[in-house]
Amino acid sequence: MGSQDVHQEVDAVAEDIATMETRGAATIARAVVDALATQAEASDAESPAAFVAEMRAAAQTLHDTRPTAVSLPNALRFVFRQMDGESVEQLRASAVAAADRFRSQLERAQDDLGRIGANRLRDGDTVMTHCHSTDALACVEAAVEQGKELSAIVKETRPRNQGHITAAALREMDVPVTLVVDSAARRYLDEADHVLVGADSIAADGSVINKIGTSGLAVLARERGVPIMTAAQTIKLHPATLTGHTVEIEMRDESEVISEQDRSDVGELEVLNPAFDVTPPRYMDAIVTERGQFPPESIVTLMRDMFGEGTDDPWETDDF
Ligand SMILES: O=P(O)(O)OC[C@H]1O[C@H](OP(=O)(O)O)[C@H](O)[C@@H]1O
Repeated sequence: MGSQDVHQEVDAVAEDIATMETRGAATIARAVVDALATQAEASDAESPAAFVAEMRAAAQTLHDTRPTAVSLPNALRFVFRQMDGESVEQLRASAVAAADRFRSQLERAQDDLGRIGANRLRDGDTVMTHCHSTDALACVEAAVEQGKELSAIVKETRPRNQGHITAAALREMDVPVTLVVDSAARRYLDEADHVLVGADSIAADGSVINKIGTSGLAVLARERGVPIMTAAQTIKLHPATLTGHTVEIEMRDESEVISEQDRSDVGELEVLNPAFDVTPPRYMDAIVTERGQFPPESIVTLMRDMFGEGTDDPWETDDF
């Protein structure tokens, strides 16, 4: 165990998330649940209180990596809400079982969401994508499995070019891909039948928080009359927005935007690198979840149903 009895695997997972070695909201959720299970299994805590303190320290370490994707705290909350017992062994077993349940629910949710999203896609359609989202790709995959022939216009998605990951995933599905730079989006929107994006968080008013550039793309899509949908499992619903909190937008290092050499050639300047932006609900046609598709403005009803009116810290439990 490392500092505060946090398992070294937890520290390693946290580091991978912070550096985006592990990325994508659903993938991050799965990684933190795996890390919590490792923490629980390896714990040599001698009392239930010590066990819970260790689990909380691990959760805090994982939580403090990236601020925007709510799937991360929602995944931690899922495990803590189901952690229960009078002894260390019972607590351990319930935490590991909760992690297992989370993993299988996550997989099922993505499959269900994919089938629902696929219903919006017709044979012969072209989709324009932004960044890399496994939820969005699940819709394409399900449509392809239904026998629909699709093609894709993939935006490269500066600064990290995550469109390349999408392009590779689509080629795996035998979907023809055209890669374009972000600023070519409007030029090629007339050739697209749908814009398909993922989400890192969805706010109670139906705003979609996703990779920087999504909001501009959504405005352009509306202007060109191309429908745009967000594919987002319900773990992307941000409970704190029910009580008026806003979603923190992660600012990343300027080295992702400009190399040190180029920067010193240019001279003094400020570089800003927000990883995400907010697309207001009026620019989004549908949010597709595993529980059906929703007009963005109605997502609040699903959120109330799932979370009630408020939530506590992810590592709060009823018993401790
Ligand atoms: O959960 P899935 O659909 O895979 O990904 C959802 C979103 O996570 C990614 O964020 P980042 O690359 O981690 O910054 C992208 O913004 C993507 O749309």
